[in-house]
Amino acid sequence: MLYVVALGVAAVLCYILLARRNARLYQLLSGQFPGPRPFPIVGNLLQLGFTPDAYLRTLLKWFKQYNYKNICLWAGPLPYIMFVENNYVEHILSSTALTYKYEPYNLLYPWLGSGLLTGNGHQWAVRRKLITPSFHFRILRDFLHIMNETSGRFMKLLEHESEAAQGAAFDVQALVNRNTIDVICETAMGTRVNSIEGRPSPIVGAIDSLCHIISERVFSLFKRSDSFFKCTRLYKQQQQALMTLRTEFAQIIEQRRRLLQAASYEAPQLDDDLLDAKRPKMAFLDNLLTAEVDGKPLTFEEIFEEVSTFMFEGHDTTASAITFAIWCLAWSPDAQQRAYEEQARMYATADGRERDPTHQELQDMKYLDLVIKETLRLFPSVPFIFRTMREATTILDKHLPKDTTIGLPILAIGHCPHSFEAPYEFRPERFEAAERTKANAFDNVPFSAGPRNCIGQKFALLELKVTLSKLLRRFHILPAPLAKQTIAQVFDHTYMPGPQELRLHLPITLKSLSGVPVRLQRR
Ligand code: HEM
Repeated sequence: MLYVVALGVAAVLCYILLARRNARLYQLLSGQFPGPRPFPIVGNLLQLGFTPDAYLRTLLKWFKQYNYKNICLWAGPLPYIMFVENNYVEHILSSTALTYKYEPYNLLYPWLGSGLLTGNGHQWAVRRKLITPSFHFRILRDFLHIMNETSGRFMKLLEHESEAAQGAAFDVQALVNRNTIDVICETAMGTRVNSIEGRPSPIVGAIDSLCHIISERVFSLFKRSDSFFKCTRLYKQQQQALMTLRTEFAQIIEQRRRLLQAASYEAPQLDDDLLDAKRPKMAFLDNLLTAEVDGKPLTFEEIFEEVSTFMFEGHDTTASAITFAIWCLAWSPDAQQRAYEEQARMYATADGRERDPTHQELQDMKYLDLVIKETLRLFPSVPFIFRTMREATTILDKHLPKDTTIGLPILAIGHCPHSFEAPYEFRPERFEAAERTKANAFDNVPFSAGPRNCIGQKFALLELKVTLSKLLRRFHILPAPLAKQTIAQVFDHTYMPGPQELRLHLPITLKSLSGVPVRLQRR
């Protein structure tokens, strides 16, 4: 009995302390940042809605309602300051001091540990230096081989699906994911999983499961807490998925280590001719296996974290970008025609439609570049990023207490009507050089910028261009017949999507809950 009373008193005391702390914090922040009024304990979580697509729509409503000014939102007792205004975005992303990540990346720790995406401090800087050579131009050329081969298989899959659909619309989102999974498994680990051919892979299943679990936790007041989460069935699923990945990766790492040690195989040097057909293709894993930090090789744990980071960050993001580019092209026939004409000019010979693009040709696809930029402005694969202030910090004229989490809503930044005229029109031409000189470099940051920018940007752009180039040459991309939704309606919180229309949500990266249906017609 005494025990219960003591527990009750402790709970009341904790509540009073938390409420007082929050009242002080609220006073300090609400004076500087507008935003929807939070409720005690739950903050703004209940106002966000109760379905994954409602969360995103409500967030977008708030950015519009506050005229794309910086705002403060409360995830339970935690304030999130969302910086949308250009000069603040520039200040934060350019800073070498504001690079620390904690909330909500901590949800990824059990999986990605201190890998490059989630790591911090000295360890992050050492790893970034170590991994940067993996994206050297010559290695990307080697990866281009893999991307070309994979996209060829992907085109066959699309042909098969469009024939099976007999002119009706079908969902490309899940299919594109199979393409990018195959690319990342082979480039990151040197392993073919043949997901395009529909072969079930334990690795793919485990990654899917982990992405799903993390997205369930992000907006849940209770599941975010580790103690509560550990009592749920999701935790068991997470442990199982992690165990699968560890077992599978351990085998792959061992095989690769043996291959590297074999007399016939020399560890890849950047000066080698990497296109030598006899040599096994360079994988990102090879760099990790041959690397040393302070004279010691990386441990299994360190290699596991980095390979996991690349497997996750390197396929989900590109899948989202390719999928939404296909959707945008379907709904923008003029842009599609210009993009096709560029391809037709470059591949005018008889074998042109099927031929693999070379690295130089990909660099020359200037209009396709604009299409990709415009797609990522409207549908950034990573719609929100965050930083945590390790000490009281002043950002231009804003004063933030220690431990504040700040968010950069890449999605809202790219939709801002103060930066982009008619932001909900798909106009690749707006990124042509002459137009851009007027605009600020930080008004569209799909790959982030500054010291913690996306290390895989060039890799991603190669993959996007290879896939879209082949797709444009082979197919007319047409919208789903029942869909009537405009881009503005995709992002409008009052619009209820109908059949074959997009219902965006945020399972970490941007996706559509209802799939992304389009029609493909052979050219
Ligand atoms: C269209 C595709 C992609 C987009 C839009 C994208 C976007 C981003 C963004 C916005 C960040 C910053 C994240 C943050 O600050 O929390 C980031 C970081 C990162 N990206 Fe990408 N990414 C893409 C593709 C890739 C690919 C293909 C890879 C690897 C093969 C990759 C690996 C990484 C890594 C490791 C980081 C962390 C870098 C660091 O903090 O040092 N990304 N990416």
